[in-house]
Amino acid sequence: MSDDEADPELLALLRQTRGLGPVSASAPPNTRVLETAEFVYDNAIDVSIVSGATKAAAASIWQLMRDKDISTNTWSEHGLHPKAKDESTVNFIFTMDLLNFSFWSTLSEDKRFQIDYKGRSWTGYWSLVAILQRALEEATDSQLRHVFRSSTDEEMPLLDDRINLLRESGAILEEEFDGLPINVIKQADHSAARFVNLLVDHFPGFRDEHVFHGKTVRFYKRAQIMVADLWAAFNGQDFGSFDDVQHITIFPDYRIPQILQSLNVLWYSPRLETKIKRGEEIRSGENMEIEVRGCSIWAVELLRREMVRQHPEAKERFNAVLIDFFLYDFCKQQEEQAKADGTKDDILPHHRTRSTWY
Ligand SMILES: Nc1nc2c(c(CN[C@H]3C=C[C@H](O)[C@@H]3O)cn2[C@@H]2O[C@H](COP(=O)(O)O)[C@@H](O)[C@H]2O)c(=O)[nH]1
Repeated sequence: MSDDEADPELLALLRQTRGLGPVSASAPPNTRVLETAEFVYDNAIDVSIVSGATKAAAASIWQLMRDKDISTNTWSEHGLHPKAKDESTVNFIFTMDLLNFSFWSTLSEDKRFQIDYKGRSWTGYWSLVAILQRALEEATDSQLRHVFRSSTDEEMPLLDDRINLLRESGAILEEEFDGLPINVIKQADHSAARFVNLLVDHFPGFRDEHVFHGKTVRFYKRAQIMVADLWAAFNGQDFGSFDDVQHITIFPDYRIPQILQSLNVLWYSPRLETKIKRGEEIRSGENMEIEVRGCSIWAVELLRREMVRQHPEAKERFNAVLIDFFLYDFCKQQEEQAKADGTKDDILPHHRTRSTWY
């Protein structure tokens, strides 16, 4: 049967699943990240998911998240995150998630890139948040490198890429959205998936796509974390109001795989584990890296389904975004704890891929 004889709805669905052209109004927007994750998992050889540990993790994570009463409020409770429920926070989050990648360092704690702000030193993700808070105080462009300055000899990783991204994305924002991030939100019309697709379609800096076994795989980590940060910062209201936020997956970076592996939810092949243990870099886009990222997404989807099977109320209460936020913070606490009690060498470090994608 040729296309023009096919039922229009079926044709639209076929076009949508093939990621081609406009879809019919009835088909909900789709980022195709979750189908990517299952494909990567089905074709992975260096990473697999351990079902027993996943069931156990689902039970313990449910308990911990319920005891800590994890919710969207958690986001604003972090000292450095902006509190205002207005456009200034949208602009902050847009800029932050444009640059929210690759903070890891091979240097010791006292030598790694860090930011002095409000009387204390910030590293990793929080160094970026501190920089942006500081930038708002020291606004002029010419001080941009000065604002991003490190208090050690190591400058911020991929600093030139970050400044280029600011310039490139600022120009696109100007041309296509009147310079206002809230216009991207308005065009998304309360769909998280459409918001992600808008960012990916208009801003190359968010197009976190790769080729794996001849197929395009989509992770969209920073586009997804942006819609999640907006949703959490605004408690699902106003600029954070999205009807399909359950469509968003975890954000495959270098922290979620690390915590999933330490919970034995992810299994790494001996050759992959050895590479990570030795601190050898894994190139962005190579199979091992794609497998670590894709299997992390799929593992948390299976863990979330198991959590809901064990506790039906989890379906409404804890989506992949809140599980992700919890896992990230849990990973950081575990790392701080390990540093404090000298057991840092007992946990496998995160994998090292230098990339603007995460
Ligand atoms: N999957 C996931 N990745 C996250 C975050 C966050 C922070 N989100 C805050 C907002 C709400 C939560 O409660 C968090 O407190 C940063 N990252 C990523 O990790 C890396 C930085 O790591 P390190 O160098 O150790 O700081 C880097 O790729 C960064 O993009 C998250 O939540 N989920």
